[in-house]
Amino acid sequence: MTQNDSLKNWLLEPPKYTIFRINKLMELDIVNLQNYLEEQRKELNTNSIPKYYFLKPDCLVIEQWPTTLSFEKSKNEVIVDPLCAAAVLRGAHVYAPGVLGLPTNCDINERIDIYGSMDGQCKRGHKVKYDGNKQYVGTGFLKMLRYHLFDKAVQPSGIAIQTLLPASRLPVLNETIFSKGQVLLQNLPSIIAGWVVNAQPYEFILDMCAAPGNKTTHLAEMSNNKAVIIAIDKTIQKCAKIQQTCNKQGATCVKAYAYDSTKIHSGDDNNNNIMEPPFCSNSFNKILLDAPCSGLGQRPQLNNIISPKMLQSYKFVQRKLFDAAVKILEINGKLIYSTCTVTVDENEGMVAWALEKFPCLKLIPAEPLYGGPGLPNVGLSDKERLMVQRFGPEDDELRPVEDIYKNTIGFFIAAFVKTKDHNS
Ligand SMILES: C[S@@+](CC[C@H](N)C(=O)[O-])C[C@H]1O[C@@H](n2cnc3c(N)ncnc32)[C@H](O)[C@@H]1O
Repeated sequence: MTQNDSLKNWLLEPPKYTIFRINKLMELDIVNLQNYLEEQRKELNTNSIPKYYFLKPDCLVIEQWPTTLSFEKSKNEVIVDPLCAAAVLRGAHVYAPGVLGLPTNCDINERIDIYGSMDGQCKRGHKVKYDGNKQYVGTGFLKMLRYHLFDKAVQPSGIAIQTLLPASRLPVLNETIFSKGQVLLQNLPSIIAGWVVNAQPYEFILDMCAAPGNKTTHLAEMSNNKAVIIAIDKTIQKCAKIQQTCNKQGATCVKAYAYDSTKIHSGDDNNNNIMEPPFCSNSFNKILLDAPCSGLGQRPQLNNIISPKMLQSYKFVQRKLFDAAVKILEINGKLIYSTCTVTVDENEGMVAWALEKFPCLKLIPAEPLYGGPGLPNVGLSDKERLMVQRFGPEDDELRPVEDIYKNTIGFFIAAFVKTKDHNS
């Protein structure tokens, strides 16, 4: 198998663990999880609940149901779109807009097998058994019939199938089992990006591409709401989403602005307004650039429809954002760059480009280092490869990776320090 094939296969599978980021600003009702899993255990008629544990105080890991669990094939099948199929594999219910096909002879509450349409050929409203390319993703209980889903007069919403057991055997979990704001379903490398920033009280931190605010709130929480965090995204709607996430999680030290971060450096260094964009040179102690990217690290990836032209385009906006970040980062300040993709251009390629373009930047270890090293032979020395974190299927003897950090989404993190003024 080539490296490319092994990456493709890895991307088709969901992560093996479900992760909740715990909001340390609130008390956690962990007993809710125990009770919820107990209820599920009874319904699944099995002996034990999945193992769960804290990887760190702000990171709760839940494992899969035992391999012995299985169900007989159900009488009927529902066909869902690839995005919905991917969500089911990660432990979600089926929401009405994701349903493409359902037979006419179904009854409410019957158990029904869930299939993802993999060929894009299944049309909404499909009535009979689908014979195209489909993948089994789980089984559940039917909560809506055809007329709820496909009648012209309805805008379908709500749970159409209550998932009982995904094919991945991940537990069906969502944030609603806890009180509002206590937890957030978040991919492990995204949480690690927050740990790398390591926000401390009284630091002045910029989150350049912040919506929906999942990392912003993490930074606020880890500083105990004592850092000053400026969160930017490009539209008012995205900015409102950041504010909403902050309100939900009690993050009170965040100021969100709608702004184009490629233009966030003010040409006027006498501008004394430090709280609003654009910012003058050398303003921030730390900057998180969680860049817009091709998103090819999402797992499982059941429909990849990104065009080669689109794929090529990301590095240009990433470079512009990076350039602005370097200017407004203070000397000795730390810049953390992250993406949720697997392409070299957007990851190791960006690091190599930045080190060449900005003599004021020094690569530093993106600690804590849990992911693998950067890929070899793409512009980074072994020493540099060891300083970054790549989350992917690769095995590299430079740094072995524990299963939990391997069986997650594709992601990349690099950290830099600005050692001198960017003009010098
Ligand atoms: C990977 S997402 C950020 C996710 C976010 N950091 C989180 O953890 O919740 C990238 C974000 O960059 C934003 N973005 C893209 N171009 C931008 C620009 N020029 N200025 C500011 N934000 C931008 C997108 O709107 C998108 O919300």
